[in-house]
Amino acid sequence: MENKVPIVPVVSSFSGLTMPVICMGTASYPPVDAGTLKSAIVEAIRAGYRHFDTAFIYGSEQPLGAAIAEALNIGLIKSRNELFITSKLWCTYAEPDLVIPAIKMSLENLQLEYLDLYLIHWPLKFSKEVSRLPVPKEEVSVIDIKSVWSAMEECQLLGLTKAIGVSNFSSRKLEEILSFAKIPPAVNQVEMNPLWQQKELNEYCKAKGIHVSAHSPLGSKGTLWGDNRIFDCHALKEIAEAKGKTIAQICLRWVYEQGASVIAKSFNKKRMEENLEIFDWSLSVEELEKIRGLPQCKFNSIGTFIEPSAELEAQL
Ligand SMILES: NC(=O)C1=CN([C@@H]2O[C@H](COP(=O)(O)OP(=O)(O)OC[C@H]3O[C@@H](n4cnc5c(N)ncnc54)[C@H](OP(=O)(O)O)[C@@H]3O)[C@@H](O)[C@H]2O)C=CC1
Ligand SMILES: O=C[C@H](O)[C@@H](O)[C@@H](O)[C@H](O)C(=O)O
Repeated sequence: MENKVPIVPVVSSFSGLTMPVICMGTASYPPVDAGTLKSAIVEAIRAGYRHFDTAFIYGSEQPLGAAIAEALNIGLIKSRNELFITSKLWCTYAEPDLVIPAIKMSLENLQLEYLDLYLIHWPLKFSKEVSRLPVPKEEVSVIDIKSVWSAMEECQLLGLTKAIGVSNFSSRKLEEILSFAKIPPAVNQVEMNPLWQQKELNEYCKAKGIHVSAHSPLGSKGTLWGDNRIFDCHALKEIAEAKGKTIAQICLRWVYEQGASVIAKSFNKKRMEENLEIFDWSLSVEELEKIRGLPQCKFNSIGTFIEPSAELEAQL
């Protein structure tokens, strides 16, 4: 099958790496069982997805690995190289000595030799195994970014991943990394959708050559922290109706037109296919203007999984 998803270059990888701009998310809240997850991923590969987003904390690395093995087995793909796999360093391992063991654990879960992209999941470090949610604030501190980034660089130099980046980082934290990085972050994966547009961060990243990947582009409907605000948004509904598209497609197209890539999660075959149909039409200037004026609200923040701490927030 011809793949119609555009690709973007991943700068700062050594190998002319490219990344498909639509990625299938694998986090689900509440979590689904491994068999369901594996089948959904095989279905997504069949539908044309070639980029998958996982993380140690999601528990989805093993089912993703099993799905890749099955896709190879049944001939949906000929080689693992046809896929782009992103995973993330969880906060419990955000210490220089733990980074390489952590990526090796992820690779073992995935049954892969290398990742395409490894991200620091949050600019946070947990002092011990997290025993409860929300994580007590005494167990959380801001990551020592210099030493952890150096270990991330080592992961790339060792060939454990083709590129490295971050997630949920502010421009302030990125500025810090750029001041000492030998390999600059290729990607910053952040929440981004028409109701949380990330205009300034996106402009900052563009200026620095850091690609933005948008997680929760549909407002994380169905998760602990997400809701239906996007699907209930009157202005988005009007644009969708006028264009004969769905609200989801309007959101995903909007993200794409901001120069970012899209990480949407759907385990439903019809919606997986729908979410790929965003490349043969565009939003008009008036529609973009209307979206620009939408009131903003953040869905996913550290407050959803750690105890509130103004002191910590002020350092991020
Ligand atoms: N780096 C980070 O900190 C974070 C990363 N992520 C990553 O991003 C991915 C996506 O973000 P997520 O928060 O899951 O939220 P999304 O914004 O992708 O929303 C997912 C929800 O939207 C539904 N949905 C998907 N497509 C459609 C459609 N066309 N029409 C209507 N409903 C639709 C899904 O249901 P259904 O499956 O039934 O279609 C699901 O309930 C995650 O899976 C994860 O990989 C997410 C949060 C934080
Ligand atoms: O336990 C912690 C939370 O689930 C946290 O992992 C999510 O908010 C998240 O960043 C994600 O990537 O989905």
